[in-house]
Amino acid sequence: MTTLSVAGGQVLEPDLTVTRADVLIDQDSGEILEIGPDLAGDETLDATGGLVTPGFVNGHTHVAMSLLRGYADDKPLDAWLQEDIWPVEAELTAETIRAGTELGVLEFIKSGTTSFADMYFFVPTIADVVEEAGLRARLGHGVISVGKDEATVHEDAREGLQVAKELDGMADGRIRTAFMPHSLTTVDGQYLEEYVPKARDLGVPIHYHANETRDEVTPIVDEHGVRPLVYAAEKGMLEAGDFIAHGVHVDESEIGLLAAAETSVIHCPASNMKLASGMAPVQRLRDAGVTVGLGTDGAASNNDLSMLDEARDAAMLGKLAAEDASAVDAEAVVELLTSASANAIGFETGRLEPGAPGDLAVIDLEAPHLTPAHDLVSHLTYAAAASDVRHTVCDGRVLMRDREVLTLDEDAVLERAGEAAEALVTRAES
Ligand SMILES: CSC[C@H]1O[C@@H](n2cnc3c(O)ncnc32)[C@H](O)[C@@H]1O
Ligand SMILES: [Zn+2]
Repeated sequence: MTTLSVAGGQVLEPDLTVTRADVLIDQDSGEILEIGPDLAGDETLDATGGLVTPGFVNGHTHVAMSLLRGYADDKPLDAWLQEDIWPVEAELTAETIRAGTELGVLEFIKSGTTSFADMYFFVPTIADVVEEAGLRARLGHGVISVGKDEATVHEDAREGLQVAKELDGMADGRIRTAFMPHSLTTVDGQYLEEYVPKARDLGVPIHYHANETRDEVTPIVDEHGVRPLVYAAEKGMLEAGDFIAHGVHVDESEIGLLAAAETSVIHCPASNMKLASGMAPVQRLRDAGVTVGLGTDGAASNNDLSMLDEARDAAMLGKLAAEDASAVDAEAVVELLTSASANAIGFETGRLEPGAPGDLAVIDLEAPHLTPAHDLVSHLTYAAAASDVRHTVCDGRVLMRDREVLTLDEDAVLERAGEAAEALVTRAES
C-alpha cells in the first residue's frame, strides 16, 4: 500500500468542527485511512498554516463553455441561448471540446474543486480529459429536441443513453453518468416518455434544468395545466437520486414534491443573478428537507468556475431571497459546497472521514483577508478565494502541489484554449 499524508493542517470534520490533525490516504484504493495526530505517509503534503477541507463539489456545470467566457454577457437566458450561445455551439468539434474541458478542469483544480456534474456535447472527449486530469465527474450528453427533426432527436437521445451506459465506471470508477435531457421546455414530452424509462433501465439518474426562469414555467402551466415539477413527475423524472439544476421558480407544492421524491436541487446563484433569472428559495428548500447542492453553471453565465465564489454568492443571495440575514448561514453554505452537493450528484465525496474518498483541498490561511481566524467555516463561505487553494487531491492523487498543477501542462492548456476559442467564434461568425 502507498500512502499520502496531508500533514500539519487544521481539518474540517463532517460536523463542521475544525481539528488540528493529519489526513492519511491509501493511494491504491483512494480512500482516507485515518485522521489524527502524527500520521506519516510514503508521500507528504505540507498543510501547515492551512485548512484541509473536502474537495469542492460542483453540482452543475458545462465545463467546456469555459471557451465562451465573456463571449456574450448581459442578456436574459432565452435571448442569450438563442442569439449567442446555440449558434456558436453548433460549430463545436471534439477538438474544441477537449481544449475547453482542459481549460475548465484546470480552473477546477486551481480552485479546489475535485468533483463535478457536467451536461454537454462530445462527452467521450470530456471523459478522456477528466480521466487524464485526475478528477471525478458525473457526465451526461445534453439532449435537446427544439428546432430538430424527429430522426435527429432520436439520434441525440440514443447518444444520451449510449454515453450513460458506456462511460459509467470509467477512470477506475471516478466517472459516473446520468441521462441529461436539457430541460422540460426544450425536450418535447413524447421523447421524455420514450427515453426516460430506457435511462431507468440503465440505472442512471436523470439530470435537467428546471424552473430556472418564469418564462420556462408559464408554457408548461399553459400547455399542460400543471406546475413544471408535477409535469416532470408525470414523465418519470422526479425520483430519488435525480437532480435538477436551478429550481428558482418553485412553489410550495413543488418543494414538497422534491422533498418527498428525494430529488435534489443544484443551486447556481451566480448564473441566476447574471441572467436575472431570479432567487432560488434555498432556505425554504432546505427547511423542507430537500438536498440542495451548489453549481457554477457554465463559465459563459458566471463567468468563473470557482466554487468559493459560488459559496459567497449562495450566502448573500439566500439571505436576500429570504429577507433574513440568518438564512443560508455559513454552515449551510459549507454543506452546499461539499457534502450536500456530493449527496445531490450521488457521490460519496464531500466529507473527510475514514473510508471516504481521498478528495480534498488545502486552503492557505496565511493571508490578510483570512486574518484573524475566528471561524474557519465563516472564512470558507465569505472570505476565501480560489487563489488561496494551495493543494488539491482527488482519489488520493495530488493534482496540485503548492499551486503547481501536476496533471495538466498549464501553459499548453491556456494556449490551446485561446486558439480553440478564437477558431470557434470565427467559424460561427463567418
Ligand atoms: C444540451 S447541453 C447543455 C446546454 O445547456 C446550455 N446552457 C448553459 N447554461 C444554461 C442555463 O443556465 N440554462 C439552460 N441552458 C443552459 C448550454 O449552452 C448547452 O446548450
Ligand atoms: Zn446549466
